[in-house]
Amino acid sequence: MTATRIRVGGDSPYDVVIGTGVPAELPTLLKPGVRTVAVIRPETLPGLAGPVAAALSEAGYEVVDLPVPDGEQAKSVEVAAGLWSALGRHGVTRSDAVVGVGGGATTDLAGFVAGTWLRGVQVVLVPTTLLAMVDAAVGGKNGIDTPEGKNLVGTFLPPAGVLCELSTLDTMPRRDYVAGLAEIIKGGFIADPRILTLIESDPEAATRPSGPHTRELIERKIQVKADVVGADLREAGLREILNYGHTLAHAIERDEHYGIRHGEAVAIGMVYAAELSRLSGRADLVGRTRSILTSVGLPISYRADAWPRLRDHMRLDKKNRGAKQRFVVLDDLAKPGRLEGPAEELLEAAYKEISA
Ligand SMILES: NC(=O)c1ccc[n+]([C@@H]2O[C@H](COP(=O)([O-])OP(=O)(O)OC[C@H]3O[C@@H](n4cnc5c(N)ncnc54)[C@H](O)[C@@H]3O)[C@@H](O)[C@H]2O)c1
Ligand SMILES: O=C(O)C(=O)C[C@@H](O)[C@H](O)[C@H](O)COP(=O)(O)O
Ligand SMILES: [Zn+2]
Repeated sequence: MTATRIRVGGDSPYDVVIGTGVPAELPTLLKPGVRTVAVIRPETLPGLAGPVAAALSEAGYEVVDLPVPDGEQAKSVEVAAGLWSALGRHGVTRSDAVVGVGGGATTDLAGFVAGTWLRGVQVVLVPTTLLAMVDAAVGGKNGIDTPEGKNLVGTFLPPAGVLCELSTLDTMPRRDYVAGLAEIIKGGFIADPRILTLIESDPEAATRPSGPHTRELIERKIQVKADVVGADLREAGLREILNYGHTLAHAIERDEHYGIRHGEAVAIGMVYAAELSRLSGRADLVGRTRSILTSVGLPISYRADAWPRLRDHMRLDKKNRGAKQRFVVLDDLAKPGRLEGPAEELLEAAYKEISA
């Protein structure tokens, strides 16, 4: 099947290439003058890192292999500092490149290290999970976690390109694949309701990489993200809509010490955001939200006793301005709005609706 290219606009436009056999295109994405390419990939992940390194070596680049811990534990200042040292030891200069191969945690880390090394070197991302293809690797937002919370340190660095090798999805554990569906469903609620109807038509098929609508779902969600970040890379306003469900989600991830999948936390966070929308007199999409998430096996509730801690964690959300807590809500389907400075009673009432 031929590759699809989705253009992400803005000051530094780039392509997201979706298909099979796409790692071969990697050398064509690098700007002229590159000598060394540092490949950051999870140490435990077999698969794509090999073909990526091979494609680079065959094209004549010096490849530096930089394995990192798997998953969210890699998004730490200690791991980033280890990578900065390695880039220094290998003499990676401003005309060289970083390539990140892996799930969203790895692409976030690779983007952050590329964005901070020498104040920014080019990065190409090769996402290997559904979530990273449809969300994390696209859009130039990267980051690491600190003890105070999720993604609190990071940069905006548009990649030079993103390569989505669809065959790599076949090896994904089901739980991680389904977690990626949460971000696709988010895209349906904030911008593209056709995503919702495709999933609702056959939820079981949506949980399989071989499902009849998989490619359309992936391309539609990437298009949603491309449209938004192409217009507002640095989250001056519009880009906040991509954070739908994330205010509570990030608090839950921290509460779970990152033992819950990001997509699972986003699923619960979307039910909370839907409740906030309903209880503040906006759209009532609670039933549809619960139903579509449940149909693919995503969680929709969280522990009642966690509220005081979650409330506290949400105070460090990046959308807040001073003491004013801000949420993305839905004025209507595909019409996101903002809830600014909500009463504490409203926040707690919405949580009561989703707690178990
Ligand atoms: N920067 C952004 O815009 C953005 C957007 C969404 C999410 N994120 C971040 O992305 C991260 C979540 O990403 P994720 O869900 O990909 O998690 P992840 O990176 O932790 O990967 C999940 C698991 O899947 C494994 N894996 C990866 N590819 C595989 C494959 N092809 N086959 C088998 N196993 C594979 C990984 O090794 C890992 O154990 C979070 O840190 C989240 O904050 C960032
Ligand atoms: O790209 C964005 O912007 C998003 O908000 C997408 C989210 O899915 C993603 O999880 C992002 O990393 C959250 O960003 P943050 O600024 O809230 O840390
Ligand atoms: Zn997310």
